[in-house]
Amino acid sequence: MSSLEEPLGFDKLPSMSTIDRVQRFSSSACRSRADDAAMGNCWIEGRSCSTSNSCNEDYEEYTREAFPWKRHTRDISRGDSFNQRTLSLGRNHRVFGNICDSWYLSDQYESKCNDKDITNKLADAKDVMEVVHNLEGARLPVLTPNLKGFEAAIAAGAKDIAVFASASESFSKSNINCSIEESLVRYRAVTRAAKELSIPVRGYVSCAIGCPVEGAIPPSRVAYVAKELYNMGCFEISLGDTIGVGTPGTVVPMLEAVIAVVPVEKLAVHFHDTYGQSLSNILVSLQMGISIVDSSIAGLGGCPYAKGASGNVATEDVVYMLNGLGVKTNVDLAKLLMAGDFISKHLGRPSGSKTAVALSRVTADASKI
Ligand SMILES: CC(C)(COP(=O)([O-])OP(=O)([O-])OC[C@H]1O[C@@H](n2cnc3c(N)ncnc32)[C@H](O)[C@@H]1OP(=O)([O-])[O-])[C@@H](O)C(=O)NCCC(=O)NCCSC(=O)C[C@@](C)(O)CC(=O)[O-]
Repeated sequence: MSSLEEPLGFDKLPSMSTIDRVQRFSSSACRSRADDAAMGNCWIEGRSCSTSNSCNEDYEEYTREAFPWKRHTRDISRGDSFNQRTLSLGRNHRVFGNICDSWYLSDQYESKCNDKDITNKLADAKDVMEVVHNLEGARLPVLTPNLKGFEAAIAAGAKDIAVFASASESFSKSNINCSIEESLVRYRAVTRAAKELSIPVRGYVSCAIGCPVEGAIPPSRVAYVAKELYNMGCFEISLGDTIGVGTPGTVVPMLEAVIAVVPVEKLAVHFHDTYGQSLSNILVSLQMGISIVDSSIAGLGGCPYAKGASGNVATEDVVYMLNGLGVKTNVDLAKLLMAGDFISKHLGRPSGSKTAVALSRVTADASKI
């Protein structure tokens, strides 16, 4: 097995030398809800209300909306008292989170996939494009490693493209068989060609925290690659913790370095959940002003060149957390659960979403009442 295929050893995990930075950061980020209310500054779904009383009513109404299944479970995600420590996402934090699902399903698509053959046939990217390319309202960036892949994607009907460089030389070599610099040369050709066709290009930086071979990746290198992708014309840069080793202690310095060179509103975070750290990493990213989160339904995904790394953080878990924070996503969690259940059944594997597993139990228990 190549070293890229061995599960990560503890000796390779990125160091946690930034704990003080996180303490400084988080001390200003969390205020008790009482403080918030006292300051007449109570955020529920971006609405500020004048006094803690009206917040109470709003809060009750909000939780009924956001947690329809609440009647079966005591709401523990936000606590039911105002001295509950709340996370302040900052006064002007965009209370609208954008979710970029790395595995796309919707009810229209689901109806097409009821036919077993189509589901089985989704192995080839061209076939996937055939089924999904005209899904209304969906943006479906197609990963292309070079100009040849770009041309094939356009020929298959792609309207959004994604290029993926790495902050690790080793991963760049194993994943796209070239150095970081060579990949940037390739992607400048792709972004030029895309610009001529007015095709938007999303950029990914893989191994933004750690690499199976090189261990911790310097934030300055992540910032360099992100800046190069942004300067060549990528409309958004997704920072990928490809092997899922990141913690808030390593995510904060990486984001600080990247935000210094790329506008924060152009950045997305992309966490694989190998060590179960994704939601805390997303939380600290939100606090730093990030509002675009990559995830995948039922926690699907993973990268063939990062063996041992699990799929992305489950979309259902991200939406559940954002609902609990009062961050609007306009994602229908009930439909999301259906989509996750559908694809998990088709793939014959349990969902990687804790929210989906928990709610399926709650719903099952409720149906017995
Ligand atoms: C980039 C290559 C092709 C270089 O592979 P290579 O072997 O260096 O390519 P080559 O230029 O030497 O060509 C070899 C053959 O491949 C053909 N070829 C050349 N390019 C293409 C193409 N685009 N599509 C189809 N065929 C292609 C080319 O035409 C030639 O065919 P031949 O002449 O021998 O018949 C290969 O390394 C590759 O496909 N890499 C991509 C692997 C991959 O899909 N990785 C997972 C992506 S997801 C990810 O990276 C993580 C991310 C983005 O999700 C975020 C995160 O979590 O970090």
